[in-house]
Amino acid sequence: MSDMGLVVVGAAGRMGLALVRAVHETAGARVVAAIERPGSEAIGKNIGELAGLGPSGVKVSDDPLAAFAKADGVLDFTVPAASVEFAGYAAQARIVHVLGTTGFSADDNARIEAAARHATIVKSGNMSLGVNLLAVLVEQAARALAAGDFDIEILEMHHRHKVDAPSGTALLLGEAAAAGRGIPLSGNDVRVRDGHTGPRDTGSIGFASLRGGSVPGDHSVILAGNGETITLSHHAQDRAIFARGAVKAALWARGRKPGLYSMRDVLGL
Ligand SMILES: NC(=O)C1=CN([C@@H]2O[C@H](COP(=O)(O)OP(=O)(O)OC[C@H]3O[C@@H](n4cnc5c(N)ncnc54)[C@H](OP(=O)(O)O)[C@@H]3O)[C@@H](O)[C@H]2O)C=CC1
Ligand SMILES: O=C(O)C1=N[C@H](C(=O)O)C[C@H](O)C1
Repeated sequence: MSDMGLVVVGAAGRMGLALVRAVHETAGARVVAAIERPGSEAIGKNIGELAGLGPSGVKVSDDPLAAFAKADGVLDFTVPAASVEFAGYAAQARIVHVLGTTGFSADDNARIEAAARHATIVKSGNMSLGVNLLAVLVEQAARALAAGDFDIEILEMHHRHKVDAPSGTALLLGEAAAAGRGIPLSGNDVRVRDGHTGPRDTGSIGFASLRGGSVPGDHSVILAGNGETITLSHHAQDRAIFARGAVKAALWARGRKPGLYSMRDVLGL
């Protein structure tokens, strides 16, 4: 089979450049286009040089439709509005869309689900092996420890540039905890505490978000009981872990029927 031709959208961003480097180190995949938004100062620049790999044959463009028409898949870590649009383009082109962007609204998610009728979409708030394994462990722990005995709190810290909270990963871990408890996360989540909050609601799942410095992503799920606390944690040291996961997802999705898949599907967890 020929190499999988991938478009990197948001190519000059923090994850975009990590994705270009991850594709470069992966056999069976190559970057065929690099897209940034119209007006970006990256337009026209060589993506290999921007990524520190030396000159490649691909210059950054602002024309996603032309790029998708010649590609087998898209790697997308951008912003919600752009990702929803890209999901529609991927559906038109009937290609793979690996979607790592976070911070979607319910309406955005409905539009992505609609696009997945024609595109093969792998969507996850975290593409690393470690976090997806952590989610399995969190689900098991939440199932084993009764809501009346152990309270679940999720703490995340990210770099100062991050714009959404709680992080996509924190929400993914919250969904895993809720699944373990056999409840929906929606309606049982507590995202903010301020002032006279009253005592904690039994069975609720709390979130706390910290922002600062250059932290690529730290997550802890704390199960707090009477007299003992269990903490399950993941610390990302390098964005390369997310980028490698995304490229793995693209190769896994190639040739699969359209639908909305998760990293747990990709990793067989
Ligand atoms: N699922 C996962 O494993 C991970 C997910 N993420 C998520 O990925 C997203 C991006 O993170 P990060 O790389 O740090 O952010 P950056 O801001 O560094 O990168 C986003 C890039 O997308 C570009 N962009 C915005 N709109 C468009 C558009 N319409 N067309 C093309 N490009 C566009 C931005 O350009 P400009 O700056 O000019 O607006 C920027 O270059 C976030 O939602 C983050 O939470 C991050 C890491 C891992
Ligand atoms: O914005 C980031 O940087 C990250 N975003 C994802 C999230 O929202 O969980 C994944 C990772 O933690 C880095």
